[in-house]
Amino acid sequence: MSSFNQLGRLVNGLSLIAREVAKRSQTIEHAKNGDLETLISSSLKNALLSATDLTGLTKGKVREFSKPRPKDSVVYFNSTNDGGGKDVVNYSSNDIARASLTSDEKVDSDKGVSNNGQTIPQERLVNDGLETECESTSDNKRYVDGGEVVKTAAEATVPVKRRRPRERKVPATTFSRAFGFAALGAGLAWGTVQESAKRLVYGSPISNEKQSAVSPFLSEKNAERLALALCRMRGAALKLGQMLSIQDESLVPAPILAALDIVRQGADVMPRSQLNQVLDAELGPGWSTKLTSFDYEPLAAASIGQVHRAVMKDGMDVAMKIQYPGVADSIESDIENVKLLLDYTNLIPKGLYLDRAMKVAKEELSRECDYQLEASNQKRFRDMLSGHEGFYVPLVVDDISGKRVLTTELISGVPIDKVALLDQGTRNYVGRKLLELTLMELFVFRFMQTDPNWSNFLYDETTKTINLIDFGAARDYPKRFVDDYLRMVMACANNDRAAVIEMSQRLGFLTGKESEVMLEAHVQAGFVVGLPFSKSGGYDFRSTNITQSISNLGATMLRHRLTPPPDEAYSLHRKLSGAFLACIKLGAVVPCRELLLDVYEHYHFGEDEWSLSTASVS
Ligand SMILES: Nc1ncnc2c1ncn2[C@@H]1O[C@H](COP(=O)(O)OP(=O)(O)OP(=O)(O)O)[C@@H](O)[C@H]1O
Repeated sequence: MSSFNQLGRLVNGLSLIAREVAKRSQTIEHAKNGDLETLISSSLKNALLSATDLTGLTKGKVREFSKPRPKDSVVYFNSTNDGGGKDVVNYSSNDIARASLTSDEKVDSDKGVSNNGQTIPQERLVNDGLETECESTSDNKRYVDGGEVVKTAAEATVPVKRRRPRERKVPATTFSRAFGFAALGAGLAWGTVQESAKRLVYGSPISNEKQSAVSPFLSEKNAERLALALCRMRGAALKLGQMLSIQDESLVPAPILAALDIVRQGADVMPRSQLNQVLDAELGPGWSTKLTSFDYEPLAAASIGQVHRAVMKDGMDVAMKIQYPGVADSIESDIENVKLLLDYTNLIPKGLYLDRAMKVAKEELSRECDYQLEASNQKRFRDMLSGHEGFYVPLVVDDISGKRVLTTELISGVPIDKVALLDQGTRNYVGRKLLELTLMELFVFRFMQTDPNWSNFLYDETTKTINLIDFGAARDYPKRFVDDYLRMVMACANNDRAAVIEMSQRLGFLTGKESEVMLEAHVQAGFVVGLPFSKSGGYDFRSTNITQSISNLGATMLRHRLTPPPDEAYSLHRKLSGAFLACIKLGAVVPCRELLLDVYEHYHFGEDEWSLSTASVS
């Protein structure tokens, strides 16, 4: 790619900033009735803050920022205080002990398991930026607690880039968010120019046909810039990043995947003042009267909200998910800004029908920001799975929940990627359960949790149960769609070309006017996905190359596709590929065909929309 092109990109990136500044000027013009002075000063302040933040941030460097861990992370509420009680603070002996440690000791002492076995990534708040660590066996043992640890030598010494999240305010206005994206765009453009210059002097890296080696945009530094900016911005963009992060290297370039893995580990953390504002606004200033204690140090900082541990008056341990301010109102503009960034990178092939995908993503994200909807989805799942051994859905605490705060029973367990360190029998069991659940959600409940993030499945070794969380992205599928989809899956499993084509047309994947090249690629992709279901006796996900084959066929399909996939397919295929990737990650051997046949034999085709199939998955 010529230097002129790179320069063009830099100009484009800078023009993103200019566009936002221009947009803001119009807003100022229109703010005739408002307090103009405040608007201007706060906008300037925001712009200045964003600019300074993002200048450091888009450099992607590890900064020596040291913030002592707050001594009063757990706040205890006095039971006699009914008027809010947030001022009544006690410290536990544990806090006092931790407060006397040095900052480094705190990091080590915090790596561990909470009372109920939940891993608490409490190394946050101590340092900023990225650092490379080697995962040691002893470190991983904390995840397995009683289970057999099985690791290859390579796994034991793989250097893992970890990020220590910072406490940083979420950019909550549309402008500050748009400015953040614009600055990121400029940072990426600058990174691309630097990489191009480096390649001119030192030559390009060995290609191996990898996109990362071909495009100077996909440099490691740029990927890191992207990850750090996403962690700072949070919200819709981070969610999109997390969705991509569970993809396979053959689908997403390696440096981007590595950066997104950093994103998957968690976002920055809201400062206490911002957190209290959300809690007061959502639950009323007396929210603390329902609790015995609240831990201000989050269990997790996710894309849309952060999760805190609290104890209720009746003694129940709960997880309170508290939404970042502004993210719900910024979905539309966040997605538009991501699209602008993607457009200017020219990395997205035409056949991806980006506009359609973005439209679906906007709808999904708006649903995910509605915690009342998530609460009702969670209760539905709890009911549906109550008789099914091996799964548990935590209780929803309505009393301390609202549109932007969701309180649920605290559960324990280790995420799927950590289960991959356990013995083969456990991995097979968890892989089987995950696939069983996926088939049951689609073909029995016709109601599916479509976010296959590995941390949404927490395996509890002591009870052999998969604890399920995060039901924001759950959706119903129409009976007619599910009928035809099951026929298509069977056709794929049975290598039935004609039926694959017929069902694909009925479902809207094909128009009927496709070229032979496209038809062949489509059918072959179907057969690849159907492979685990094609033979009885257990499919070994350790030796599969499903993702590589799909990736090769996908390139052809993107070139020759005549129609975008039906709306249902986006979330469904994300979930299905998530289930496969989880089995691959686990290296599980799963009797996929038997599980599918069991569903198929119990399935009732052509029933009315609302009646649930009586199929049972054993
Ligand atoms: N009930 C719970 N018990 C224990 N931990 C929980 C619970 N709910 C959430 N968590 C922790 O908080 C993290 C984020 O929660 P959740 O996935 O519900 O949030 P989210 O905003 O939807 O996140 P994501 O961006 O991953 O989709 C989980 O991965 C888990 O570590």
